[in-house]
Amino acid sequence: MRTMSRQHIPVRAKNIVLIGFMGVGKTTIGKLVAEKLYRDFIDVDAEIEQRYGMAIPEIFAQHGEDYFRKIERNTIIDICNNKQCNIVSLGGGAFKQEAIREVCLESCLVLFLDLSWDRWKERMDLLIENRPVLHNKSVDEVQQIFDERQAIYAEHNARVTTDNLNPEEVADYIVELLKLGWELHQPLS
Ligand SMILES: Nc1ncnc2c1ncn2[C@@H]1O[C@H](COP(=O)(O)OP(=O)(O)O)[C@@H](O)[C@H]1O
Ligand SMILES: O=C(O)C1=C[C@@H](OP(=O)(O)O)[C@@H](O)[C@H](O)C1
Ligand SMILES: [Mg+2]
Repeated sequence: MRTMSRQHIPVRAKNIVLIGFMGVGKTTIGKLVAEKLYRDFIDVDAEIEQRYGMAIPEIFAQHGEDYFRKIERNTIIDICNNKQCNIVSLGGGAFKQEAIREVCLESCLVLFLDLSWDRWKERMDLLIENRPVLHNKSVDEVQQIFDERQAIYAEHNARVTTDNLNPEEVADYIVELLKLGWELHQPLS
């Protein structure tokens, strides 16, 4: 497939990329935003599972985290180079990689879904089974990862606070934010 130029993508045609810590709601909210805007939705983890025929925990268990990060990087670069107008939810660790931050910030509109540690903690039990990064970690160790990850999420175009909002409310807020940006013909930051 021919690689699209990353320059000069009109604001309205840019992919909308959702970043943030695991469990903040990127997959749930991304799907809702896509429905509300009649756009295609790509969940990068689901895309990897489909492309490689394995569930994410299985990839970690059989091939290790480094391999997962490599295919995560290749998948995201491929999406950024070959898709437009999509809503794209990344995995929470994707922005650890500079190459991913670069390609997303250069070609997409990056929205950071923010959730406080206190609200996130209440959700932890729901998340553990399918998130290998959380396995065999104490709450203090997870909080350390949560705190360390905030620096990588600091690179974004707009931040959306999700505390005390349900997924539908967050999605509605994002849709309004995007429409405002499109009216102004520029990404909101
Ligand atoms: N705003 C929200 N309020 C309450 N629960 C939420 C919210 N967003 C997501 N969830 C729940 O949190 C869990 C993780 O959501 P998910 O979309 O998979 O997060 P992520 O893709 O960021 O890891 C799911 O059980 C989902 O229903
Ligand atoms: O934060 C991480 O390192 C990860 C987050 C997960 O995605 P979600 O953020 O959608 O849970 C998934 O990509 C993988 O388990 C690693
Ligand atoms: Mg997800």
